[in-house]
Amino acid sequence: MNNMKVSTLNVAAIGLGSMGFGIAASALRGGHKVWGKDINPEVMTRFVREGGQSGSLSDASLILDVVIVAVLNAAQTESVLFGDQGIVEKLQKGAAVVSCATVPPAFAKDMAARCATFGVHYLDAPISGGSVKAASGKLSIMAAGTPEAFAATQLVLDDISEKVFALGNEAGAGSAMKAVNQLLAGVHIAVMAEALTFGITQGVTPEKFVEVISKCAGTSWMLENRAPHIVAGDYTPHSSVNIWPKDLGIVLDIAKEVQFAAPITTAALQQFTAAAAMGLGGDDDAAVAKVYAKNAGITLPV
Ligand SMILES: NC(=O)C1=CN([C@@H]2O[C@H](COP(=O)(O)OP(=O)(O)OC[C@H]3O[C@@H](n4cnc5c(N)ncnc54)[C@H](O)[C@@H]3O)[C@@H](O)[C@H]2O)C=CC1
Ligand SMILES: O=C(O)C(=O)[C@@H](O)CO
Repeated sequence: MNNMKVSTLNVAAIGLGSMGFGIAASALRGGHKVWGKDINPEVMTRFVREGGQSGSLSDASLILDVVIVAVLNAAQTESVLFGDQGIVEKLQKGAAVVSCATVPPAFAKDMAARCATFGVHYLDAPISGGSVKAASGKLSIMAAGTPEAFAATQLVLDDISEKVFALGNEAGAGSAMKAVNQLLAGVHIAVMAEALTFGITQGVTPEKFVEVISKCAGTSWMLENRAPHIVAGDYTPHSSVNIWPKDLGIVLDIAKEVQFAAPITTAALQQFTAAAAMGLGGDDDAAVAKVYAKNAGITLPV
């Protein structure tokens, strides 16, 4: 790290989607100089309007302290770290990667080991809280890595999160905890959609469902966060349907490795897979309700 003693750092944020944009904007508000990178030119324009930098991360004069990666999945993460234009080999020894995408624990371990060969710290740092908490710098982070990785990233973590759970010295432990969260989160979204559409068959409107159930024992964070999207008929993706075959796939893959049966997760995955097959993969994950609506012949708000 080039500036251990100063309170602002040179930060790169790669992947400026639903989560990465808010994370990068929160780091900017923390006073850091932040270079954004995304393959989507529209988000780059928006990021520069927020005060972010758009220059090349390959510029030899650019000395980055921290690189936050918030792309979609493991393949994209590996590509931005070690692909043709991979960032890791361009970093100075002591710089750190904060890896936020939801990935398998073994992948996180492997990335940490490969970063270490370049003298680069790797924080396994999957996130929770959705796009709203990303934008307000209030994420929960399930982090694991060496003490040096935590120390190198502390200032940035402070600006992007409400709570950092330090889950151990070895990368992979953060991603394992995130898989546990995703099991619940995916099941909760699917079961919210099941209950909301079941309600319609019983004369309970989606509006009344949200009003009443959000104050009763059947509620969940996901119900309160996603059911309003169905009421509004607004499927602008804050978290897309396509995230779930990935995340519940991770859960089921690692469960299989230890012969753990997860039948409720399997059922939820089927519903997200059906939603993707209906062409809804890019829509907000609340669109899983459309699978139930189609099967039951009921109409959702538009
Ligand atoms: N959306 C949500 O509510 C949450 C998402 N997550 C996880 O966070 C990660 C990011 O999710 P989202 O922001 O929703 O995804 P997203 O699809 O909205 O954003 C990913 C961004 O990465 C960019 N990208 C892809 N390849 C790239 C490359 N080679 N170089 C630069 N940019 C590249 C895409 O253009 C896109 O803007 C995922 O792993 C997701 O599972 C975790 C918690 C909540
Ligand atoms: O916030 C989380 O935790 C989530 O994983 C979701 O919002 C799903 O993308």
